[in-house]
Amino acid sequence: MQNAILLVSCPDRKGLVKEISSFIADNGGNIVSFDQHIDEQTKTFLARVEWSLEDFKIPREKIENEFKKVAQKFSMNFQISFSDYVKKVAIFVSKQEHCFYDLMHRFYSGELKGEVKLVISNHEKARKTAEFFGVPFYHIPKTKENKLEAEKRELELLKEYGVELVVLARYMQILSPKFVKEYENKIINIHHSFLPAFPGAKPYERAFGKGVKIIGATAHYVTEELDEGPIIEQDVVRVSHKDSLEDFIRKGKDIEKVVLARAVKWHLEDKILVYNGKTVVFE
Ligand SMILES: Nc1nc2c(c(=O)[nH]1)N[C@@H](CN(C=O)c1ccc(C(=O)N[C@@H](CCC(=O)O)C(=O)O)cc1)CN2
Repeated sequence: MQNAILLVSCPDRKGLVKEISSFIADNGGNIVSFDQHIDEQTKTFLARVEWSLEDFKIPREKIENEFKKVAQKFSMNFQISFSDYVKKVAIFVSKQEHCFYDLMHRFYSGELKGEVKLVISNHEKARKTAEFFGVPFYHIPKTKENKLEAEKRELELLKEYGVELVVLARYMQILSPKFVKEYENKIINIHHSFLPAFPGAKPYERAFGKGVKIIGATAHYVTEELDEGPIIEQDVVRVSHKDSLEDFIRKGKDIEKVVLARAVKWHLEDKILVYNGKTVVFE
């Protein structure tokens, strides 16, 4: 299947669907899906449109420039991508391997349509798992003193491998503003709480201390502000006085894995639109 995918946001007005549909139909494309949403608060039009490239008259490499003529008329922000393109992915992990291992299996089984080009960790622990799946592993230790130097090496590797998506699978190091800027809305983190509750370190311990009745996990794009980035996916599980802290962590890990996998899948399939610090997921 060779489809083109358009993600678009702009000030809402009449006729936008017609303009987008006409651009596709007038050039011989057949629309296979057209999902839209209007944010009434900000009067923003948001859409994801997918169409078949069979019989489409405009060559792939010229579609973006051709659509610019429509976009400029309506102040559209847009992205064009292709359903048969396999994005290159890097996974960062620290000591907790459950999300990392789960993701590697989902990529290996073909459930996630991406290619894991490398694994980076500030600990050696995940090396065996990376090598089991035949993926290059780079141990880049981090301390307060060497953080910038270590990130320089990380960024070199990401460029060398042509990485387009970075997944922080319980990676416990805060990324610098420089790093985040280079991969804006292309770094997904799994935070082990139902944000905005319990941002930062040790959320399970803090939730346990508060006697909460639900715990959760949040997958979000990474921004400079810790755990404040646009939320992509969340889920929760009930807990009670009968649960120990170890039960919280055990139950939480299952939620983390599923939430992160959903977010990575939707990103790889170009189903996430970011605007005003939020997301719309055209699932
Ligand atoms: N710029 C950002 N970097 C990271 C984010 C983010 O949202 N913006 N999310 C974190 C993940 N995280 C919670 O999910 C988290 C990771 C690390 C820390 C932290 O305090 N780290 C210390 C070092 C801790 C250690 O050495 O064990 C630090 O980096 O100084 C808090 C929350 C990933 N990065």
